[in-house]
Amino acid sequence: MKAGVKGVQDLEYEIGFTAGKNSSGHFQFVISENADIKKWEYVGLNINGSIVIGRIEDIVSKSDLMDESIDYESIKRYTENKINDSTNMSYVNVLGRLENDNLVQSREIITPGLKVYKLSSAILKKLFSFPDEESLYIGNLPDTGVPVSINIKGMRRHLAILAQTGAGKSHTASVIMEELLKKGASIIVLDPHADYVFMKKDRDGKIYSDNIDVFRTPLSTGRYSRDDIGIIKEFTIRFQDLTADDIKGIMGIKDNYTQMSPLIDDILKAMKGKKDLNDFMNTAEKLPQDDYRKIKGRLVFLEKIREIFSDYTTGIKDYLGPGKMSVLDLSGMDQYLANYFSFRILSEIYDSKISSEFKYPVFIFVEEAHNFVPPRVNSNIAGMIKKIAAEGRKFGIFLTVITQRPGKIDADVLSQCNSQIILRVTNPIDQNAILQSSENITESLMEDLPSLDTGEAIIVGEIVKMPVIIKVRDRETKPGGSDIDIISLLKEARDEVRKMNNPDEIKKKNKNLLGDF
Ligand SMILES: Nc1ncnc2c1ncn2[C@@H]1O[C@H](COP(=O)(O)OP(=O)(O)OP(=O)(O)O)[C@@H](O)[C@H]1O
Repeated sequence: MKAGVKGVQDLEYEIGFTAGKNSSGHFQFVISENADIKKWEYVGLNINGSIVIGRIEDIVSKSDLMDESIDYESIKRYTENKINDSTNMSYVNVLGRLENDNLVQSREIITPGLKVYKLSSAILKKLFSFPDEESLYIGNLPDTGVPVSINIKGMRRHLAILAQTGAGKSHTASVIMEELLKKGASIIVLDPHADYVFMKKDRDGKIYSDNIDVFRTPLSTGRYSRDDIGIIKEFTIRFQDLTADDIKGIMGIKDNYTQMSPLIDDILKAMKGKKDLNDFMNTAEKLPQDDYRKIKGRLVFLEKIREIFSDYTTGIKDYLGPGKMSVLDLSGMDQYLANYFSFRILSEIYDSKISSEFKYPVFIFVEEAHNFVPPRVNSNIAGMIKKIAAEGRKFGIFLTVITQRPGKIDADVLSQCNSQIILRVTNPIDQNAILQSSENITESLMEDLPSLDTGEAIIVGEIVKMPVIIKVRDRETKPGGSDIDIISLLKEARDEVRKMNNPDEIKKKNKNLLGDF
């Protein structure tokens, strides 16, 4: 059944009539009996030729005959005699008025008795797509399957991917990385849990892209072995290339450590010519006893991490290039060493962008961002992330922060992210932090957060024309970082115990121990 009204190509068929008290921002309508419509779907009104679009926030079914006060016998009788006076009311949030396939603010008066239409897939497709060059296809509307893209231009003002653990953050980030790669983006990923180390391969284990490199420092214990991941590049540093600040950063000596900091300067001053780690250690030993004692613990630490020093410093030319994605696998590293390496990379990138040495846009993904930039912490890496959040877009550095603890990340960084992709969140403290972080997020959107399935996401902000709930598409690349398969590992453990207790096995073991004695 077609609408038979102006804009017929946009409005599919009638599903009810507006009723009661409505404003230009919200309306309610009585759903017709046969309408096939669900929460989160999109509806339209034709008001004097203007198409006003809204999203169903809630559907309530009510009955006067069978209200809360009814007794069991009565409801049984009504039901058996098929007496049913129930009405389904739908509550809609107005998203805007349609103008040239875009939404503009709607100020139309919504009177009772207006016909409400289901929006056609054709108009939904237009509303959730962008010109090809700007468009990153990341998922589909859950019920209609209409493809949904985000706009790469919206990423200029940074993006936050927020959700509780296991809701699909890394999956979503990987999908965005895949799409960005197709567009020739330069991508850097700080990856503390090795969630992205398999992206070089596709889901069948074949090479997905030659433009993805995984870097690991000799100190990363790594969540996966080198054999699992394939080619890994070493991220190393030549001691001679380090500045005094670098050395202090690696040793965890902050500017305000006034006892220790000048001692490093003294050692470097006393070192003549040669500047390798051995030379540094030997010179340190020649400090007056009292001074030496002050930094001894840090020197022991430096000795322990000796492996990161080699005769080559991994630099920006190794990890930054047009259309290239570099994943820094930080798994198994101390947080402050992870901070140091991350800071090194981000500051090199920042410098090369402000000097216009590297002209292409750089997209930086920070996983577990709450560990790098917690509130009220002034570490080098926190400072650098804040700087990129505040000024990066002017120089073409675009940030995506990913966290399961939105309440534990610097609020300024979060509020600089003008777009959010939010997956399931049930913790009220985190929900509240999300609500505070952006004006794009309304209380009614927040209500949906706990009920989202894995991989379902709310997208708001500059990357979309209007807020949308999607099912994130399948990945093209091989996933990493999925949960341990507890059931099959327990089965394996039981098999092992059974084998150990098997009399034949015990006999065999004893025979091996005792020989033919
Ligand atoms: N859109 C999706 N479609 C299919 N599977 C998905 C989707 N999103 C997530 N998953 C699956 O759900 C599981 C958890 O996803 P993911 O690792 O991305 O969650 P996470 O929020 O990053 O978790 P963590 O905080 O533990 O890293 C994975 O097995 C992943 O493959």
